[in-house]
Amino acid sequence: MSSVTQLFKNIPVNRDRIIPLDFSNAKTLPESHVWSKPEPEPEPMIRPIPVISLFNPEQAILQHACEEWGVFHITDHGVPHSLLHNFECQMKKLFSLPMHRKILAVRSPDESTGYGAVRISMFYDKLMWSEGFSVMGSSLRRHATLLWPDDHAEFCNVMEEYQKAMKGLSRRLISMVMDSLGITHEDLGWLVPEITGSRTESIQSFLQLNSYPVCPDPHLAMGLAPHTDSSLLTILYQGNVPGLEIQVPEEEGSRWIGVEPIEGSLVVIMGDLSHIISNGRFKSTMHRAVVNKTHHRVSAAYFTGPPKNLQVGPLTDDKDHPPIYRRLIWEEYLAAKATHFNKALTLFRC
Ligand SMILES: C=C1C[C@]23C[C@H]1CC[C@H]2[C@@]12CCC[C@@](C)(C(=O)O1)[C@H]2[C@@H]3C(=O)O
Ligand SMILES: O=C(O)CCC(=O)C(=O)O
Ligand SMILES: [Fe+2]
Repeated sequence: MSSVTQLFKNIPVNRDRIIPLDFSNAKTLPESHVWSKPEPEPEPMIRPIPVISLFNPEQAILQHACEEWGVFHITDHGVPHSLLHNFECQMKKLFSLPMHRKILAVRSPDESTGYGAVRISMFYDKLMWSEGFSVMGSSLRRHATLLWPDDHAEFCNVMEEYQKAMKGLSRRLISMVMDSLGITHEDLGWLVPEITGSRTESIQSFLQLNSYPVCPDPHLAMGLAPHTDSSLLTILYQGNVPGLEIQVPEEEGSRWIGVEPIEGSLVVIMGDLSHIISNGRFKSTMHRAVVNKTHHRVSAAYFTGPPKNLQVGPLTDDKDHPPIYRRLIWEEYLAAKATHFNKALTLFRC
């Protein structure tokens, strides 16, 4: 069992917060799902969210994207279009199942794999207009068998193929963004264990499938509440239905802007661990997902973190900028997040 799986055994979620509403029957928004949330504003043309081609990425542009935005699109990422298409079809196939079937694969309170509402639900009074399917470690086949006793092979194969593609891509991205900071591969030997031979453990990852059913009153509902990701970085597939929004600081307060889908691209979200490793230079941007009245939206977040039990911390030898965070292992950070949620980062400040 992975140490992250073990960790969630110790921090269970309340059972009544796991099973989502049966959205297929919801003709009106129940009081339990009514939020008051600041509305997004149109994105100004002068500051568009960066789009980075992985064909020939420029370090300075990448560094700017990580420092000023913490979120960017990637194109020419090498993940075949057909894989993304099949992956989206399998997600839709799963979430279109009737509730009584999805419930068969529900996540138990102390588990990290299976169907249910996202973990952060326990930090908010109101319920979100979404459902999820979490994939961690090897119990995918067991859960898929519960959903489709006779024909789960295709679902499992596509999920495995997608995760394999994401693993390669996230290594490449972590290495690129760290390069742009001037952090050398010697500091990051764990990223490429095959090459350095230094470690047998590899980066850890977690796949979260999200579904946002059509909503009778989208302005009053919340798809996924505001949060930062606890990862090093997250690769988000969001198909072509808009919904992702990021919070950008303004002179007075802040505002929400939409991350409009770009055909065939993926979105990279820098996580709290990159913020820590870069000693505060990279942003881990607050984001959320909103819902709409006409289109069922699916998205998938692939979170990556350092290998099991590996301590990481600010990589800085600059005397003018001493470390502002203490060293930690990913499991420790996830435990803090699962308990203190959006206050977790401040708990690790020196
Ligand atoms: C590897 C991860 C990343 C986790 C924790 C753990 C498993 C579940 C992930 C999410 C998925 C949904 C948003 C989030 C905020 C949540 O509640 O659960 C994520 C969280 C985090 O980034 O902290
Ligand atoms: O659905 C989205 O666009 C956002 C998903 C997300 O932020 C997450 O799963 O952590
Ligand atoms: Fe997220």
